[in-house]
Amino acid sequence: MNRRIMVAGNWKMYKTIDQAVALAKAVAAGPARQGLDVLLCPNFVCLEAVVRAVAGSHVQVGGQNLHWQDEGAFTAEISGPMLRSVGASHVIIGHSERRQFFGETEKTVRMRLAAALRHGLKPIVCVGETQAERESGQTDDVLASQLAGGLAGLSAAEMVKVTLAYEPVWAIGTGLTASDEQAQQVHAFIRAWLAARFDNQVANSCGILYGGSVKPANAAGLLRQKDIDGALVGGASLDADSFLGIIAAV
Ligand SMILES: O=C[C@H](O)COP(=O)(O)O
Repeated sequence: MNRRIMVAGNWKMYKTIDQAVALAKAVAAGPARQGLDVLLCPNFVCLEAVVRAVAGSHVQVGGQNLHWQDEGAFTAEISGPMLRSVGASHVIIGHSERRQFFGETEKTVRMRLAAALRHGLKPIVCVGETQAERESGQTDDVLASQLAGGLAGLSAAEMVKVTLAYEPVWAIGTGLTASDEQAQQVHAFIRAWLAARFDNQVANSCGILYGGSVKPANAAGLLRQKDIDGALVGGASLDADSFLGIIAAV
C-alpha cells in the first residue's frame, strides 16, 4: 500500500501577516516532490494571505481548528464554510493544546470532525498521551479512548478521508522526541486499532503523522518507520530553512 507522505506545519499562535507571507513564499519556493503533500496551517488572521502567497504552488493551506456549527452566535469562532471560503483544504482537530487549554473533549473532536467532513475539509485528528500517562503504562489505553471517542460512529468511507497525527504531549515543544522505535510502536498500535475498528484496507490507507519536536536532524529516522506517514511540525515549521530541511529529509 503506497500511502502519501505529508509534512505539515502548524504555526500555532505565531506570525503576523507580513511574516506569514514571507515564510509561506519561502516554503512554496522549495521543491515539489512526487507523493509528498506540503501543508501550512497558519493562524486564522493570516489564512487568506497565506493562501494567496502559495497560489499556483504545490503547497496547501489548512486551519488549526473549526467550530462544529456552520454559523451562529459563537463569538470568536470559525466555521467550516468560512475555512472553505478562504481557500483552506485541511483542518487540524483536537490538538493537545486545544485539549489542555481550551476544554477540547472527545465529543467536541467528533463534532468538529463531522463539520470538517460535511464541508469537504481534510481533517487531521490529533491524539497523544501525556508524560504521566506514558510513565504509568497507560499510553495504549489513552490512545484507544481518544480514537474511540474522536472517531465514534465514523463509517469506513469517512475514515479514509481522515489523517491522524500521533503527538505525544511530552514531546511537543520540549525538544524531547519519541525515539524512532517509540513512535513506530505507537503508530503500529494505531494502525492495528484502525484495522480492528474498521478493516485492513482502511488501516492501510489512513495516513498517520508523527508530531513532537520534529527537526531536520531527526525527521529522516522517524519518517523511515513503516507506519509513520509524515510529520506535523510546530516550532521547526516557523523557519523556512528548518521546515524545508525536514521536507528534504523525507
Ligand atoms: O502540531 C505540532 C506539534 O504540536 C509539535 O510541535 P513541536 O514541533 O513544536 O514540538
